[in-house]
Amino acid sequence: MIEVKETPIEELLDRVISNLPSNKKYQLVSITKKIKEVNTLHFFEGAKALNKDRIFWTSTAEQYDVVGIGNAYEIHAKENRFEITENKWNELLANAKIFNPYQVAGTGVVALGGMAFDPKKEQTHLWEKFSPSQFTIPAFILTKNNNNYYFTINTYVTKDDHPRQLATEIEHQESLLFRNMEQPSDHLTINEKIEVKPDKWRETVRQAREAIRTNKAEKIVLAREMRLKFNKEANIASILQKLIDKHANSYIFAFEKGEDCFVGATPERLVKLNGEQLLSTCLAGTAPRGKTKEEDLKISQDLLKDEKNRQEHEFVVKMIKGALETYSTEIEIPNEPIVYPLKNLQHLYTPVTAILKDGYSIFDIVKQLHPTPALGGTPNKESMAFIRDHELLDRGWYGAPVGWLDSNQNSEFAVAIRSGLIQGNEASLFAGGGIVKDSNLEEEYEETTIKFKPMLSVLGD
Ligand SMILES: C=C(O[C@H]1C=CC=C(C(=O)O)[C@@H]1O)C(=O)O
Ligand SMILES: [Mg+2]
Repeated sequence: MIEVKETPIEELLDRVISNLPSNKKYQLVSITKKIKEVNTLHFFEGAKALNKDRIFWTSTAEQYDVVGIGNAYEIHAKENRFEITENKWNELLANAKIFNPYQVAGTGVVALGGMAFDPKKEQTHLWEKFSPSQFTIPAFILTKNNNNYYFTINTYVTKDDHPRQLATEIEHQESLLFRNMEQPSDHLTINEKIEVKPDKWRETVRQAREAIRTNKAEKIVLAREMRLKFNKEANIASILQKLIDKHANSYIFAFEKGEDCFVGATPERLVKLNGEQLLSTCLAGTAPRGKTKEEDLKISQDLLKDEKNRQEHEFVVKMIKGALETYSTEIEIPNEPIVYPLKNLQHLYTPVTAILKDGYSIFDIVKQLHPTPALGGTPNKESMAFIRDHELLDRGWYGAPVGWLDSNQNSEFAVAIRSGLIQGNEASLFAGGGIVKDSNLEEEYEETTIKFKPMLSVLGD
């Protein structure tokens, strides 16, 4: 293996500060070093000592975790959120001094964030800490990639900064971050569990089905909310640990904003970019898991043949294919879905691969893909208008893209389902289902009940 020589942080800061052009007030500096193995969740928990917002991301199918602490920079946007975020991101990269001898995905200047499902829907008090689109470039990033560990420091410097002083300050924060690395034991129990207006939800499903039967739309996804109260304040690291232990093939994430934290374990990849290699996923159509192997197999075979679920799925495949055609080549999509088994349920699944065309970015793809008919419906305009006018809840970041991107064109976004907003000793969970012309009200209700389980089962249920 090639040995990489790391330059001391003080020397790098000195280099940047003394070369800062006179017309430049400040400069983003990003320094990455390799570190020994650490438990990323213990680090996440220990980072509480800094009293800064934390972000956690892992893909349980791979050896890949990113933990972000605090913020060196934040990109907020509302109108034209994709264009504005992309412009600010490019501007940031063009002006950053990046010292990263490793160039491994998820190290260096990395932005992690998410957005509201529908920025046109009025934001309620529930999601007040979460903006319509927010990407954070954390001050400190711990990256685990293929069993290698990296630590990145992102900081702004000015001409007046003293390299030694700044380095000492950073080293002090670093020592605080790595000091208290223990996993708390947590005995959370649910004291109160309220399904928010289940009968009104059924009625909205009936109205959506009616709209579909009278050709106003073909598919409309409707979600509902469950409100919980716990015996004490929930510990996010402990929730994440349980989600990781239970959910293979999922993205486990947490975005903390003060007292509130959006947490989830979603199986749904929106898009992964590895250079120009693009991966996406069509995931829609649902059945429960069986209690025995035989029952499970029977359910999955029935799911594959079930016309209603196949229709739900087909809308997603068609849309993703169409959306990718402008931006990529060599699109490959199997003709038939397979069954994707999860802990609590199984889905119809079709993988998509393609090559991103030159001149396009992750922002073009996410903008084009969100919302897929797995979360919005078909056609997009009509289904979104129906959801905006009839759905009883503020989805906030539920059902929307969450993920990360780095300065080397690596990035991954998932669709934030199987998720909840934790607020101290309370929480709101969200679950939805695709309504089509043959939907049955009770079956859709049952389907959403199972979709609450991944979160409920780690919160004390
Ligand atoms: C909207 C959700 O799931 C979507 C993803 C997979 C299967 C779905 C379904 O079969 O209805 C939904 O479209 C949710 O989990 O809240
Ligand atoms: Mg469904």
